Amino acid sequence: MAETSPEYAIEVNDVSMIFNIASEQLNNLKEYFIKLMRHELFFKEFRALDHVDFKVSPGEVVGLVGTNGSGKSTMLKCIAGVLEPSEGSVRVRGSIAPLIELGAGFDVDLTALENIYLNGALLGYSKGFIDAHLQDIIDFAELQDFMDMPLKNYSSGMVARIAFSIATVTEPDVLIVDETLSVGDVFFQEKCERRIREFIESGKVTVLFVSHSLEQVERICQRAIWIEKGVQRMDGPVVEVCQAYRAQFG
Ligand SMILES: Nc1ncnc2c1ncn2[C@@H]1O[C@H](COP(=O)(O)OP(=O)(O)OP(=O)(O)O)[C@@H](O)[C@H]1O
Repeated sequence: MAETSPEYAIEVNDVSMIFNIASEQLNNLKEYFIKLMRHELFFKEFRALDHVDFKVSPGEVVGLVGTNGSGKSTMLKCIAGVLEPSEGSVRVRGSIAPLIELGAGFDVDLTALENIYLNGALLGYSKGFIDAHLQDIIDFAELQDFMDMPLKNYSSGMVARIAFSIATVTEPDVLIVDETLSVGDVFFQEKCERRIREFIESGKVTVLFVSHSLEQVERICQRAIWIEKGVQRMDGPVVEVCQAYRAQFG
């Protein structure tokens, strides 16, 4: 077991994530079961993360960069506790607002209002807390007139608005932001970025941020970690890391 230290908000200790993927393509479920019964189904191991190791201090704002399929979302999911690493360990201190897969905890048959209570409960808020902050949540999402509509009739951007609004109604200790914000329109994206900035400026919130926009990473983060094909390539000041990343792929 790796040593942990209370001075860090996030500790990623030598994390590897191994997925088992089918070694050949199967066209349907029947083919899958026949192969399974005949013991002809083989899997190969795929390392989505390979010995990734970094620590984040409280109040630090860190960007994760890397090309498609490099393991950034997998890393965030391990930190958020959605996935358990195959090897190594992750430790987060304090409350965490994971803005990943926005709306994953929603029930599309329920109304937006019901989903606010449902999702709030999943985030650990009490009913009294949600009652007290309901208007703030609705106002930030700017969806007052759509509260009684079932979520299945919402657009993906509207779902993202509600989900972001609930998750950030209170200042978390650790904020994890995936690219999911990109489904919102440009005005809402700017509004989200402003709220994230307010958290950052408070100096108390630790932020881990994934974006394909290097400009956005440079604008928001102080430090960046570059993960490429599951391997940690670089960890350092944001300008240096983005420069090296651009030099390789730009
Ligand atoms: N549940 C899973 N089972 C098998 N493979 C998976 C699973 N989840 C992710 N992967 C694989 O792990 C790799 C890393 O995926 P991940 O989504 O973390 O990349 P990413 O860096 O976030 O990519 P992008 O920039 O495209 O969002 C990919 O090759 C992906 O196919």
